[in-house]
Amino acid sequence: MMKLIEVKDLTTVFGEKIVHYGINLSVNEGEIYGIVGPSGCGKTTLLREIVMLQEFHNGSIEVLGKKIENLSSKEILALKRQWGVLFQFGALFSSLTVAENIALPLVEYTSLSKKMIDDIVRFKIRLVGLKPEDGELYPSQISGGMRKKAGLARALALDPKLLFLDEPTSGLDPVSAREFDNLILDLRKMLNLTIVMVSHDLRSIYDTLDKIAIIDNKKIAFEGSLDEMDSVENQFVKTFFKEKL
Ligand SMILES: Nc1ncnc2c1ncn2[C@@H]1O[C@H](COP(=O)(O)OP(=O)(O)OP(=O)(O)O)[C@@H](O)[C@H]1O
Repeated sequence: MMKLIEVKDLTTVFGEKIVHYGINLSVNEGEIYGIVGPSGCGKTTLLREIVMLQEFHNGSIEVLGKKIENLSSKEILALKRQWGVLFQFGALFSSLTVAENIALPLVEYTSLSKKMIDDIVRFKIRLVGLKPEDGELYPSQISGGMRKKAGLARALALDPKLLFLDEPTSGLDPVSAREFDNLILDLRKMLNLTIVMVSHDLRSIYDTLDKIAIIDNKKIAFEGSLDEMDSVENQFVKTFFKEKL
């Protein structure tokens, strides 16, 4: 199995506070890989470090065969084109329509013609289950579930190999949340994606993840399949997964 992400001995410090101390994990091609743990354990920070939005203090992170610590700006750009990110708060630009938001990475990272970009945007809108006319609406005019789909369409704009999702179902009603889970599963199959997701949505964790990493007390308390987790002696795991769904 090919490793697409490998984090080794990662340490993260903010001022006096040590957030991660010797984190190791690896994500294989085709997996939906979840990062789970108590509030404040550093899940979002880890995701931000992997996508080069946050510096770390020690250790190394390899993504798609490249060590991200020592890349030229040209290599950074080439690497960033190969992943898409959906942040927790959607992060759509409110002054742009849904279609314009989805077009942004294409405008920024490619020299495709406007006609070509419009075609790709239309395709991505359909891919995530939005209607063609939704593209004309502004983020304030659509529901939370639609905003997540629009954010997802933007993350998929450049046909990434890797998709990063930060709590994709948070803030969604249960029906929209399950719809989003199914969308993720369908897209993984259709597009051969590898997906890394931060989540604390138990249903979503059970329904979508192949592998899970639990961060607790600055370290990886567990990495493996959900079945293997049953034998783990960890207080967070015991309380969080108390409800077997
Ligand atoms: N830029 C920063 N400067 C200082 N401290 C930070 C910064 N970013 C994160 N932290 C701290 O690092 C810790 C981990 O934060 P992070 O948001 O990664 O946690 P999390 O596991 O994603 O939490 P939650 O589940 O509540 O979203 C927190 O204590 C947070 O206050």
